[in-house]
Amino acid sequence: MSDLLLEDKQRVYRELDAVKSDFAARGWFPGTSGNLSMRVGGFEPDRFAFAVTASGKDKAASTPEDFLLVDQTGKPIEATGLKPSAETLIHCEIYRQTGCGAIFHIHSVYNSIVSDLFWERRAVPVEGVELIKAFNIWDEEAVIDVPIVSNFADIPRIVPEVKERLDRRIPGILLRKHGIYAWGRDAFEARKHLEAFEFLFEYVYRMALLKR
Ligand SMILES: CSC[C@@H](O)[C@@H](O)C(=O)COP(=O)(O)O
Ligand SMILES: [Zn+2]
Repeated sequence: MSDLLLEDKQRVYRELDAVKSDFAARGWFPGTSGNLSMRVGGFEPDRFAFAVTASGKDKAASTPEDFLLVDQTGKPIEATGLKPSAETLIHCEIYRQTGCGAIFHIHSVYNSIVSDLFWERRAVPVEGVELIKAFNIWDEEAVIDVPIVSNFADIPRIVPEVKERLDRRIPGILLRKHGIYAWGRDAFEARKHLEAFEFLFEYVYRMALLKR
């Protein structure tokens, strides 16, 4: 491993560890769910690598075995006994499609409910709520649709749907009755987007109840 990659790996692991502790404190990783990743530098544009959470870990704990480096196909690029997140292939596809720098996945009650409530239209509509601006969409009374894809147990089957449904304007995609993937150019932006999505999903859920 080059010195440059090693330095970047250490920086990225530190950043991911801080995000992980913060999200765990918010209750965003129930039952070991969720996964995080961040791109590491030093690769050509057509090849890339990223750090991803190891599968099945207690994400509230901080240990030396929380992350590993994988390539653009999701395979480890260093000798390790750790298994990358079971959902690594979804991260690979999102990096390929968007060129983003960080991807965060969490399960919450609100994102799970709205992903099922609006399953028939395959997207959650959000209308005119101020926090849409967190996605760099500045139109007054903007209306957005957050795409929802199937939650197949076989992760490779989800990947083509992510490819087809991903909307470059919207930095997130829902898996039905499962959770959200949110991304950004770096950890700061991915976290900002995720917080905005979770706010908007709670808003949509509560508004749907009020309107019943
Ligand atoms: C423990 S239930 C959640 C998992 O099935 C999965 O959806 C998830 O988010 C975490 O998987 P992981 O392999 O630890 O990254
Ligand atoms: Zn998940």
